[in-house]
Amino acid sequence: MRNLTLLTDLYELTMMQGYFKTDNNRTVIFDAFHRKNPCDGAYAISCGLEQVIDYIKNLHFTEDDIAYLRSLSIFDEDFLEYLSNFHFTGDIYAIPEGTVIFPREPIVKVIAPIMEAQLVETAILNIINHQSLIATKAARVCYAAKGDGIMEFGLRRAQGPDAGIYGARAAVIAGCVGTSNVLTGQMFGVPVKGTHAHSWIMSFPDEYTAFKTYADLYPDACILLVDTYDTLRSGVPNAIRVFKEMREKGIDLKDYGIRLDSGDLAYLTKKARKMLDDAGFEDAIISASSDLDEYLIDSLKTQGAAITSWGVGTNLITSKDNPAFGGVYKLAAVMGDDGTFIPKIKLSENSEKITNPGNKTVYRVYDADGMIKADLIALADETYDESQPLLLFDPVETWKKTLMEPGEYSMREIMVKVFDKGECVYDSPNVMDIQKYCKQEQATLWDESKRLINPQVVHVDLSQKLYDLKQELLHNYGREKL
Ligand SMILES: Nc1ncnc2c1ncn2[C@@H]1O[C@H](COP(=O)(O)OP(=O)(O)OP(=O)(O)O)[C@@H](O)[C@H]1O
Ligand SMILES: O=P(O)(O)OC[C@H]1O[C@H](OP(=O)(O)OP(=O)(O)O)[C@H](O)[C@@H]1O
Ligand SMILES: O=C(O)c1cccnc1
Repeated sequence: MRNLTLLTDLYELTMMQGYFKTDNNRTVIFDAFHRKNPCDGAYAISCGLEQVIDYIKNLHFTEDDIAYLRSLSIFDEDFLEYLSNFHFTGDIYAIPEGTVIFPREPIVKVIAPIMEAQLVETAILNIINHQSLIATKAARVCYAAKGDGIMEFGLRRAQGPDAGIYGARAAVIAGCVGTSNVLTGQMFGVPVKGTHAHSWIMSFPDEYTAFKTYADLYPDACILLVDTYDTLRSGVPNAIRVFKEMREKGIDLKDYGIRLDSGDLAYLTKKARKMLDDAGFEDAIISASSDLDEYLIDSLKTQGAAITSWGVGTNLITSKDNPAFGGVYKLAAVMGDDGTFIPKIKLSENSEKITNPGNKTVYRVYDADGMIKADLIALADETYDESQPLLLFDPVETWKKTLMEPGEYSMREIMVKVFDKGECVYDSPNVMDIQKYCKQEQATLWDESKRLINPQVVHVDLSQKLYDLKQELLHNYGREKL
């Protein structure tokens, strides 16, 4: 396990020293949440919790870390001494990986002495922001492919090794059938898949010999790249010749077909499909790659492209059109002298940016068909009884109300406890199990909320108690010290 303890912004450490020097190590609550879904979508996919857990478990300052901090001439010896014995002692709650999430709901909630809670801000955001971004992008790409397999091919264009490794993990969680990234395969037990490059074809004297040699070596996974010279006049005919020879040799062709990586993918794949079908290879896979994203896949589907498998690299692994998730980490409460939490609020000219105060949790509200109706951010000590009516109201346009009668709805608290007094109390599922869960999660979203452009927003409401608390703090602002 890597030691990422110094993976923090300097200001976390200078604030930490400030809390230490002023003897102010009160227990606080911080929420990590996002304000806007990537790509103007109506949802996001939470991802990265396993890496947050590993980070917290392994949080300690080594002698080298202390020596480096000493060399900065910012930190006093008494504080460095404290750091050398540091470990995390707090509680953490989180929304499990693969869950559909919406803006403003806490994805991770840290309850800890402020020196600890402040230190972990940067790494938690770094991990959750990256993986949730790529998982959300991958969910959109998979949605556009309408059940066809998406292979994640982005490692070579990811922003460095970590983005490649954990981006591929997130992509598989959100629905990709596999990745070309072998290290991700080894680390997380996810399927690794691939075809071959143009260099393979170009290294042989002719295309046919290249295909035949590949087919002899890999008869059970034989996808031939047909666009190196002339897709319809040489690539596809040569591939058909090789498939015929394989069949004549008695090879049972299963995972076989062609890949196109350039040209008009709709036109060429339709032509190639006809050529393959006419030659008796109706089950041959037609795979396509070439700067694809969810919008191009959607367009190619509309054009009737005969593509059954998609390789998606750059635009997915970098989330190129929306390169940041924008998750933030905000203080929600500070423990008072009497041992109870004092809710805190961050004001803003922009009402969207006013934070939700207090110790909170998140409930998902489903309709009678098990589809998501809305989410409800509530105070952590609130309880709900499904045998009672449930009144949901918009926290801004409060006159917009929905009363749900018993039987018309069900509820599920989506935050779980991950650390209890510094001890991890949560077992991260393996990635393929998270993928299954994520698929079920996406199935609870209406198509109207999954569509790529102008999707229907899913409401995130506040409980009456949380709404009242927020109003009280807002009204007190200016009248007394908050
Ligand atoms: N039918 C289509 N409709 C919309 N976009 C398409 C269609 N066919 C291909 N594209 C996309 O158009 C872009 C074409 O890229 P580009 O201009 O680089 O050419 P190319 O065909 O990939 O050629 P080369 O790799 O030889 O440079 C790619 O993003 C590809 O996915
Ligand atoms: O287009 P992307 O979505 O990023 O998908 C990955 C791309 O990477 C490869 O091309 P590259 O030119 O790197 O290698 P090649 O010579 O094997 O085609 C592959 O052929 C895809 O085009
Ligand atoms: O296996 C492939 O076809 C592949 C792998 C990485 C990038 N592009 C394609």
